[in-house]
Amino acid sequence: MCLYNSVLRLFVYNSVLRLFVYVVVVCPVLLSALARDSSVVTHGQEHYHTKDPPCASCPRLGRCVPKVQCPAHVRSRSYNPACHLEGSVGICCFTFREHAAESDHSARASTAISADDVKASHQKSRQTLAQWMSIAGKLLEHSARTLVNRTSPSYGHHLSVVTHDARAATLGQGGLLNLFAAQELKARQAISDDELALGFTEHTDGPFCLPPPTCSSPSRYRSIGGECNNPTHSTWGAIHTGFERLLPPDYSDGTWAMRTAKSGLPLPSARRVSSTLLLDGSHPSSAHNLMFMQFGQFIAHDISAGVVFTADNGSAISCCANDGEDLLPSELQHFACAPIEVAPDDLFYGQFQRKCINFVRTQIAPADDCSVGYAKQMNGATHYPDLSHLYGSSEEKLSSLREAGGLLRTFNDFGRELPPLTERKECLSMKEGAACFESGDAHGNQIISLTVLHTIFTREHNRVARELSALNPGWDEDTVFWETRRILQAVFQHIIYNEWLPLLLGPQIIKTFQLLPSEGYSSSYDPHVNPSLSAEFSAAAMRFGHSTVDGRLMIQSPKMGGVYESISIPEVMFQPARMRLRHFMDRLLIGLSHQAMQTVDPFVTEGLSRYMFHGGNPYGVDLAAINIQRGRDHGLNTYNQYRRLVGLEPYTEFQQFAPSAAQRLSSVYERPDDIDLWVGGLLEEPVDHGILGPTFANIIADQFDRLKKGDRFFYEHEPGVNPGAFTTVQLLEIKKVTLSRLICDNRDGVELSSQSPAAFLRPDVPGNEPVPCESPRILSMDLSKFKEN
Ligand code: HEM
Ligand SMILES: [Ca+2]
Repeated sequence: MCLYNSVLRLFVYNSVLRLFVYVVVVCPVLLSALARDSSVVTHGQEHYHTKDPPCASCPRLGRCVPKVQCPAHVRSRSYNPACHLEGSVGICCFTFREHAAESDHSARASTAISADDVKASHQKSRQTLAQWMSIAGKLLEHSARTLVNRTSPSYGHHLSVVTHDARAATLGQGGLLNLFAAQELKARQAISDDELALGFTEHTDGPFCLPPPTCSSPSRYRSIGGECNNPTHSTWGAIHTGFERLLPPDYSDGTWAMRTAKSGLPLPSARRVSSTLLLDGSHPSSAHNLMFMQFGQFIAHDISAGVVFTADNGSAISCCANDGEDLLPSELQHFACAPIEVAPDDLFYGQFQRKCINFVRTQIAPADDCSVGYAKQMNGATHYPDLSHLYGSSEEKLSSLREAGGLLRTFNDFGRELPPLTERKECLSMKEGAACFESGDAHGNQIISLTVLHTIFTREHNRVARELSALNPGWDEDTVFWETRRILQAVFQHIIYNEWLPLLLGPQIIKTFQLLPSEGYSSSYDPHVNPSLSAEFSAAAMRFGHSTVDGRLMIQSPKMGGVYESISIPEVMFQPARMRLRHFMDRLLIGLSHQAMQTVDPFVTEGLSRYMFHGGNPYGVDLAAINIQRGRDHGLNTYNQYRRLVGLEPYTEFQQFAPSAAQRLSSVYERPDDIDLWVGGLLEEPVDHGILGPTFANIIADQFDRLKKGDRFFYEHEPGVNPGAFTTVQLLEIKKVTLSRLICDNRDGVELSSQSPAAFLRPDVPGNEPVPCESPRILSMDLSKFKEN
């Protein structure tokens, strides 16, 4: 009894002391938080367990942020009390978007690397690059075996990703040089694994250093390549810079080698994962239409385009023998090869005796401060949503797309404005009548429904430019062009933040990350925020869209009384010749509005996972396998690590997944800790009133938050910070625009005369019945507000 009393007293004493420390030290402003018991907070289907009730505000220097924005919290010794955040629970963060605290940084500075080690690493790095390049150059002597044949399905893949140009190639070699230097420093034990992983190498200059761009006086217009957006970090978000990371990478050598299973054994082949887990199956969304999917790809192409290694002459590297009959022998494989192995008993490819799917790794971007470190992959697009895929990301490309009068060049097809025709080299079909179209990014022909959006935006540019020109007769053609571009970029951003993201992420996440447009100007610009895409966003989360694609496009004709044509999607990949048929574009637009999007789940149409880019072949390439392999190529961490990052419990047993997935997962992966991010993300149930599960939703919300806060030219940012700010009156006009207005104003008008007000919802959603294009329910912007006084 006595013992019992003293234990009880000790317990009470400890609890009081803990509460005292907590209230006074950890969580100084507790206010109403204690009144509510929030020790378990429900979020969608999941539970966050926090030991203590959330603070109403954070201790000194701490900021309350969503967990995904404070990677330090997943480190074991990290101290991050929970806090209230816009109706949800965040954490007090002291490192903010950094993996390591200030104290860690200063500890690192005291163990500087010796000049001898640095010198030796530079020397070794140059030797290694010369060797690699020489071997790669020799492969061209066997070009019949080492380059991809134009008739192979892999050629369509090459057309989708390649952005070969001289600048990217030079920078890519610079990226390799600095990577080799990091590898050498690691081998000499001049830097530890931890230092590498946490990015403590920033004061270690590598052998390659690119002079920073010169940013002249503040321009009213965004630069073409995205440079100089942030005057202090002039390359942030620019073309050919690296994808950043939310978590340290998982490379098996800590620098670039693709990850292995936790046991040290090889991971299951990406094709095996795809063919076991990502089956075909139709699950139409009850509300969203295919336009939602299509606009998602249009956004993705603006901001994300991994630059894949090419042969010295710019051709596509082949890592497979005889178009996939086998792997190429290792002596003929380029250093960037990571072919996907296909088992002989593969249910699909086995029929055609295919044992290999071509896969070439993404180039490495040198860091902007010349530092060495683990590999970061190169983005061939400007990271900002700035319509770089419409206007191009270089001066040369832009001038090839421009026309007199501030217009974009078009092809006048019997009175219909289409994007300019290209040489047929961008087409998979070489048939008579084949036509492919120019775009700013060279893959606007990837699927015909994407070409339609390129056409709408090209026409909108010319529509606005003509009107601005008439309103402002004193403007020269350059002013007309740049002003029009500025307006279109704003309109595009508005549609993303006002219409697309809220449906994707659901109301709670939109609120937590404050992603909705403001009433007037936004004062959210933060010069410390790096807007660059995260590898996790680009190589996994944003690829959720591949699950939303339907294997067929339904071409609808009201005049012909319903579905007029049903097209299997591989037939219209890099084959957009139907765009030249007078009725086609209107009918496809009606189809995209009426046809259901597929839900986000572990189902992917065979049009992408078996027949993509098949051309004349009975088989194509598997996009699901490619996504998984790309995640490993980019060093993405495992799914469980990102669950931790966003505040969810990791899975310890396969049985914790839904029964349908558990068995399949355990038949391919050794343990839950091996699951690839893209696969795990697709298996999650969507958040409330959203389309995605919580892991992808958080990664995407973080990205669009940074694309807003870290973009000085964001359309809503106020004149104090934004050199291209609109007047309040103009901003009001821009905020009237919806995708439905763009469709109505730029349709052919042959068959499309009415449109649902909410362009991403099906017309059978109550309140979204089509209205005539002239209806005031589809607001227009009044361009007279852009007349200069
Ligand atoms: C409509 C049919 C589509 C096709 C045929 C297609 C095809 C492809 C291909 C071939 C790649 C390159 C894969 C690689 O090598 O890593 C890719 C990448 C990607 N796709 Fe799709 N895709 C489609 C739709 C979508 C949609 C709807 C979205 C998003 C909502 C999307 C988002 C992405 C993203 C973010 C990437 C990575 C881009 C990069 O950084 O390289 N795609 N897609
Ligand atoms: Ca861009």
